[in-house]
Amino acid sequence: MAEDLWKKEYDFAVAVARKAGAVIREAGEKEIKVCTKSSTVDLVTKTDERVEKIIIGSLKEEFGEGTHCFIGEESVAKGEPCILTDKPTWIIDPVDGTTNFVHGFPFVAVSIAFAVNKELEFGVVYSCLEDKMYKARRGKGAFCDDDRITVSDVEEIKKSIIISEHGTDRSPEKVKKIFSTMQKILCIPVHGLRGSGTAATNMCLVACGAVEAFFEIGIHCWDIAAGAVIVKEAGGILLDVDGMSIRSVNCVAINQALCFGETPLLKNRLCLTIQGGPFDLMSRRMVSANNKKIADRIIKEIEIFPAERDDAPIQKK
Ligand SMILES: O=P(O)(O)O[C@@H]1[C@H](O)[C@@H](O)[C@H](O)[C@@H](O)[C@@H]1O
Ligand SMILES: [Mg+2]
Repeated sequence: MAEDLWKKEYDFAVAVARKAGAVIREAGEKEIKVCTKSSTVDLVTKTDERVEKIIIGSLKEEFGEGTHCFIGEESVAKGEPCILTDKPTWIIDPVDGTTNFVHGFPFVAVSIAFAVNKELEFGVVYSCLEDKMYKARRGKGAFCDDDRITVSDVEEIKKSIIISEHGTDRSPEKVKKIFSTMQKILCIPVHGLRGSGTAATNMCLVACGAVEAFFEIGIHCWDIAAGAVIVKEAGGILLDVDGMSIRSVNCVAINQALCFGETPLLKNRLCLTIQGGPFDLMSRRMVSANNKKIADRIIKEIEIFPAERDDAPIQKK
């Protein structure tokens, strides 16, 4: 019988995600709920680091030191490289929705993905305060616990709920673009805009059909790697918001744009439209949706701002 490749790693990832979720819940009970919120911010960093150490330690113990590579949010924050090679690689966000965790806002996820030859083989997202285990293996469907999940069949944008996040950056120029995008999408109009506070959970909500699309600029590979497999295996689509295509060329407008920079008037005359490109795990931009029609419609409204790629060379300080 053909070997069920990576089944052992997948099953172990589900078990480790559940173990990590229990540690997060316990930290919430013992360290956060008993304190005033203002005194718990530092604890969060310790919890994130502690949970990532438990996950990576368990994986190394089970599969051996040096067998696999690791990209973990906390490890990268400490200077570990964030480069996806052909080697079997775990991509881990130990506590997605860290800010939620501090505030006791009930969406906190453990996100564990596994890639080989730069292809995502499986993803596990454990929403640990809801006790919901979302999981998917490449080519084998997506599940929430033992139930098969599929994306919504809604095609009309006006019947859609779109989910997104404003991230942690509060620089005025980024906040302006983020909220201008959200305003344009809301006023298409759509049925509603939501945000759970964790990208991994948002993508699982796309996968189970609760919302039609999730997008975010500035997101990291560890936030979305597992959710990407789950959305795709639930029948959804993943795109990068990769830039402009000029629908019709207006030479005068191009010259003016080159001289004066792009203005709203010029943008219309230049008929610039943003197109979706192939999903790029490291690009810091992503749209996940139930179908291309919905994805393309919201991509048109997204105002991109620069975000350094996750796999950009580490600048020597
Ligand atoms: O709250 P944290 O975890 O620090 O950051 C959040 C999540 O990591 C991410 O998934 C979400 O999409 C992002 O906007 C938010 O900052
Ligand atoms: Mg995260």
